Amino acid sequence: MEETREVLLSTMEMGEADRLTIEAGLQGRQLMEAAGQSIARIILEKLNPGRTLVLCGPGNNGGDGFVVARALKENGWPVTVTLMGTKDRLKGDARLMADLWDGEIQPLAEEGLGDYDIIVDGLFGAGLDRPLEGALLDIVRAANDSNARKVAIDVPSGLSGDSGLVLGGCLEADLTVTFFRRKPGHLLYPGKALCGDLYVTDIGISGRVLDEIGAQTWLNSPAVWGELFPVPSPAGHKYSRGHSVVVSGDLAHTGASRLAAGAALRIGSGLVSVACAPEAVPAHAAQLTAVMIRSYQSPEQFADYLADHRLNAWCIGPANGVTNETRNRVLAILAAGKQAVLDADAITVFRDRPEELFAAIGSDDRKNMSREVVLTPHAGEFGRLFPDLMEGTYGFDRLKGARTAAERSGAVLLLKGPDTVVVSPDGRAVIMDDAPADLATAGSGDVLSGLVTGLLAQGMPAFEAASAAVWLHAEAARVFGAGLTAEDISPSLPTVLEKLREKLH
Ligand SMILES: NC(=O)C1=CN([C@@H]2O[C@H](COP(=O)(O)OP(=O)(O)OC[C@H]3O[C@@H](n4cnc5c(N)ncnc54)[C@H](OP(=O)(O)O)[C@@H]3O)[C@@H](O)[C@H]2O)[C@@H](O)CC1
Ligand SMILES: [K+]
Repeated sequence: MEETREVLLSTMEMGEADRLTIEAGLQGRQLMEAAGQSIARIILEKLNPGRTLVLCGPGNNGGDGFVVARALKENGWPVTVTLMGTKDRLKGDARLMADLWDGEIQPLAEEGLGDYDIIVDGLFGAGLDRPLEGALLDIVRAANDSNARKVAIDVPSGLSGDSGLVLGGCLEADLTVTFFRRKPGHLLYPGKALCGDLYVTDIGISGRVLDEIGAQTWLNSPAVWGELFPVPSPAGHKYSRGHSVVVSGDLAHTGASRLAAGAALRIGSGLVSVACAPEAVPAHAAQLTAVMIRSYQSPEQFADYLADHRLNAWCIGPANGVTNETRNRVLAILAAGKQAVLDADAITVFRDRPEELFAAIGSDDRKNMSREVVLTPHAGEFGRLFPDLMEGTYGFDRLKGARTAAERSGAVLLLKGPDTVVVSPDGRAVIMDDAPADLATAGSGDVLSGLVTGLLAQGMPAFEAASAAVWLHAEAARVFGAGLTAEDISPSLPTVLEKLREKLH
């Protein structure tokens, strides 16, 4: 596949890219000049000329601001520069760029912020290390209240490029220009919404530095998992494409398992069964055709199913009930060494004893684990297993939280949301960008669990299976468009799969 994975760089990794580039011979000021010029180019291209205010902070983000100011002025724009602190306190390249600015430098102030058509935010970028407070916060709020078009350098000031969280307050940009590669905070909410339109520019850092940096976070796309995506082989048969089992809820709660089972079948699992109590059989029988029904009365009968090695991927949780029975079934599935997707009630049922679940997954003995487990919580369910990971100073850091949770539990963590994150216990992570908001609908999560299960059944490794499922789920919703219900997702998949196959070959 010619498409390469899009790496997302943490603030530290970006600093490393900067350092390696300078080590290789480019000067820091050349990088800063390129950064500032690239922003000015985008402003000239996207915005109408107008009265422009550049807010410069005390670090290199401010240095970029001075370059933007100079470049716009050279293009005949009326530019005012304000600086936090005094010029003599600026250091290194930022000082150099401030010296190259031949106009007046005014002190940073709230007054007059409403008088401009464009505000360029060069207050803080990667160096933000504490919340915006006091007069600074007032200035950012006044900028937000103004009618000016706001352009953020690297990240809107107040936003963490690592987490997408706001530290105290944040500029609400119409347009953000970042350098070399996107950062997780550009994709994670609320960061994504605060960036406005995002542009990534080339400032002379070579892609080769990425090998050395060894970043572990990518945009979720087929470039990450396409090579492992199962494509039916002409010599194959349904038995070689795995057998998924979805555990059903009781008679009044059977729909979720059918949604999951239908998705597992659609994504290519050779066989799919719904496992249910005898009372639920008629409800399923009335609606299922290609999906089989397996009824069980007792834990022993359930254990008999688990003993069948052909039933290789299990999904449990959707509408299963927060009961001891659910808990025991989860433990039985894990003890049987099955590939497993644990969703909804299968997660909640361990809220008072998460350690029991992690031990059953095999968190202590990962090297000897012959199978993989995927947990698919939304934020609320995540908080039931990992309450401590939700309590960051600035809110729930989804990427960091999911990384720690995957490491702690030994499972692949698929943390659902508008910016769904998938993390492997070994630290690899993908972030989904631009999933249609229509997916926030009843049953949509059940379909997602079914997709992961169907891919596991076909032998796809869990991190890649979960990532692929999230991507396909979003693309199917995009294909269907407005008015989406969970029932529409699987029927929309063939178009997406067809395009994916063309791409993969
Ligand atoms: N990496 C690259 O390849 C390239 C990077 N480039 C650019 O450099 C930027 C990073 O620059 P940077 O490291 O100098 O940090 P930056 O964001 O300017 O802020 C640091 C200053 O802010 C201060 N400060 C922090 N938080 C604060 C708060 N809440 N309230 C008040 N003050 C606060 C902090 O103060 P201190 O902690 O020292 O008291 C320090 O003085 C990056 O975003 C990009 O634009 C490009 O030029 C080219 C290539
Ligand atoms: K900024």
